[in-house]
Amino acid sequence: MRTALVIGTGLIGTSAALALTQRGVVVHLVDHDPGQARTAAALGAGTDEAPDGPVDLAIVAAPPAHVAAVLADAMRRGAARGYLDVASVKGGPRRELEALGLDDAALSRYIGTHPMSGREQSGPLAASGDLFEGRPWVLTPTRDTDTEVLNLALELVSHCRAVPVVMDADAHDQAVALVSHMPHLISSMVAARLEHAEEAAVRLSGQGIRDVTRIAASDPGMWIDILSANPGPVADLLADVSADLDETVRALRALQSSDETKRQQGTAGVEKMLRRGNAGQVRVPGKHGSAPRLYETVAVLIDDQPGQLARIFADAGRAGVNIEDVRIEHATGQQAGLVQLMVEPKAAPVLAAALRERGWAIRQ
Ligand SMILES: NC(=O)c1ccc[n+]([C@@H]2O[C@H](COP(=O)([O-])OP(=O)(O)OC[C@H]3O[C@@H](n4cnc5c(N)ncnc54)[C@H](O)[C@@H]3O)[C@@H](O)[C@H]2O)c1
Ligand SMILES: O=C(O)C(=O)C[C@]1(C(=O)O)C=C[C@@H](O)C=C1
Repeated sequence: MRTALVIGTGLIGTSAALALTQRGVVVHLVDHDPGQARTAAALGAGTDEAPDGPVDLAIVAAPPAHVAAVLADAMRRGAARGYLDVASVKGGPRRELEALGLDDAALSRYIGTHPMSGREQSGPLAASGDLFEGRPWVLTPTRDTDTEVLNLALELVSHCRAVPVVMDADAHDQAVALVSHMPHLISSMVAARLEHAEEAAVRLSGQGIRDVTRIAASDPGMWIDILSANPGPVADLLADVSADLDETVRALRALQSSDETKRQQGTAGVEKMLRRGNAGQVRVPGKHGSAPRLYETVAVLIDDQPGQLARIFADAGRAGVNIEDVRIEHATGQQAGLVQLMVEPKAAPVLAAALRERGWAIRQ
């Protein structure tokens, strides 16, 4: 691929454009708000000048409700050799495109795709060229998709260092209802409990609530589009969650009882829920979409000063330990933080001992 046209230069469009530009592809940027395309160009994602002929690949990264119309317009203009979109739902855009009356030859030049990576922030300023690295990128070719178009899509995924996953569009929508759309609503519901909560309570927020509510900060307009295109599967899953909620409320009420037998039933009910949660959580893939791995955490207390993290990483490196993942927790109102280093289980005691020897305070 030598040239690309990104239509919709927000978070996802600009991130893809940055990755392509970094790999030497000439990228043209266009947005219905020209200021967004100018910003993306200023960030080094390409040029906001129009191409002087058809490009190799047009990438539509507009909100889901606009995808089909934007694609149809680009196809009718003959803007590219191949066309794809990156919307979070796949069945709807394809059906809308078909309903817009494009012929089979035009439809064979299109492939629906979805990178399984994003952020709770929108717009080009939130973009980054490595957003998709190691993440699944779903491709939904049909029997009629032109091989050249599939190859262009695979080239894009490879330039973005993502992992291609081929799926049927409707199977994709069922899957993302489970791993993205339902969790998004649950996150919003947990965060909504904080809206009118006492400030004294909210101030105590630790890492747990931050992890559970991060995505609740996302743009509601975008998510209304996404959920409107996948309401059935998401409603079915929420109904299942609602049954679990009812059961857990009953178990907790039993725990309030003065009757010992009821309390034991309550404990069993709560424990069952927590253990089911453990069993589901270990199935979440680790980084680079690999099979899930269990890491052990070594927690280190640090002063909130520049250079502390770099020192820890250097000390871990000297001890010959590879850090697989890292999380940082800052304690409210204190000049201290807790760094959680995730490592292979057998490396955890080695790392803890090496860091202790170098004067770090290790916490359990
Ligand atoms: N945000 C995520 O985490 C995420 C992840 C994967 C895929 N997606 C999908 O990527 C697409 C873009 O999402 P985003 O997060 O980058 O949103 P965004 O709000 O950051 O960017 C969308 C851009 O599209 C532009 N736009 C709107 N209508 C347009 C039109 N008719 N023509 C041209 N441009 C138009 C907007 O001005 C904006 O700049 C959506 O389809 C979304 O479902 C989002
Ligand atoms: O990590 C986030 O902030 C996201 O919202 C990313 C996320 C997801 O649910 O995983 C959200 C929607 C997209 O369609 C794909 C990715």
